[in-house]
Amino acid sequence: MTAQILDGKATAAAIKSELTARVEALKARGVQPGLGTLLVGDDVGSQKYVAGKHRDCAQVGIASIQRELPGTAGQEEIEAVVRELNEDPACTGYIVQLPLPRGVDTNRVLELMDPAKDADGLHPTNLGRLVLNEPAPLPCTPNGIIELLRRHGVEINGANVAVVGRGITVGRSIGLLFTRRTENATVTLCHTGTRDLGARLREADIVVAAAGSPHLVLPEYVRPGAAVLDVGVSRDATGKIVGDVHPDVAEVAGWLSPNPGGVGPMTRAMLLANVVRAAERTVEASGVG
Ligand SMILES: Nc1nc2c(c(=O)[nH]1)N[C@@H](CN(C=O)c1ccc(C(=O)N[C@@H](CCC(=O)O)C(=O)O)cc1)CN2
Repeated sequence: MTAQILDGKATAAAIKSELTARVEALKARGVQPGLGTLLVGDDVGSQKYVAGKHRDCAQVGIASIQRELPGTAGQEEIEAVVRELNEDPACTGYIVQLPLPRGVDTNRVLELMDPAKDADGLHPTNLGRLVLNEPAPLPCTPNGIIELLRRHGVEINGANVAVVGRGITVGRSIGLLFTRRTENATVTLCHTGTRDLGARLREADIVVAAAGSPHLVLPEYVRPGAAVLDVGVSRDATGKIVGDVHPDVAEVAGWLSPNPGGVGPMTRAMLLANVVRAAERTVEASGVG
């Protein structure tokens, strides 16, 4: 068997063209969505991701607000920029690029954000709303994964999902999305403390590998026909991306997201979707136009 490709690049392009139309409609009602980013330090990967987010904004008509601080910036300096973005009316939503430098209290920074401007869906209030099944911006990578599966016709209803990794941006929240009544899946969250990872993964119809551990998911861990999403990003000595999924998994899986070209572009598309949705909510709440 050779897996069918879960093409994140093409799917994100389709979503971006849908969003372009929604941004046009907002502009016609006098509302200009604007995405802010705060990047701290000079990590090349983070710089690349933030640049990509602003390129996407230009494509769909969202305004860009870019803030950068050196890696030596302390908690106070970072929090001052967060307060500034909270107050800036041109910035309708924003993100703080993660990870923040060592020594910075990330949770304190995230908690200081205005939840109404949280474009990443990572503010505790918004994660709480997700738990309570209330409307909230959804975490971008988890939402992108579900959208990618949905748009490729992969059955989620009733599926056994195994997630590997318990990080802030994916593993911690993805189970909340997969277990909503609309998705109706059963989720096992695996991590470095999981005994016999292979046994857990072999039970899964859908595997989400987000551990950041190169080629952790081996072909013998995958049930034939399963959908496998490769989220982890490590780099080899030449700087090339190495995912969490061993290349031979393509011979066993029914569906496979490439890395690059899979979940990454979907993460960016879902960020834009959160910004557009937040602006639409403002219009609906105020009855503008
Ligand atoms: N505040 C946040 N920080 C981080 C998040 C996040 O969702 N919010 N996720 C990751 C990084 N990330 C988004 O910020 C991200 C990662 C990868 C991509 C992407 O499009 N990757 C390309 C490959 C790019 C390359 O060649 O390096 C792909 O997969 O095709 C976009 C966004 C951690 N931080």
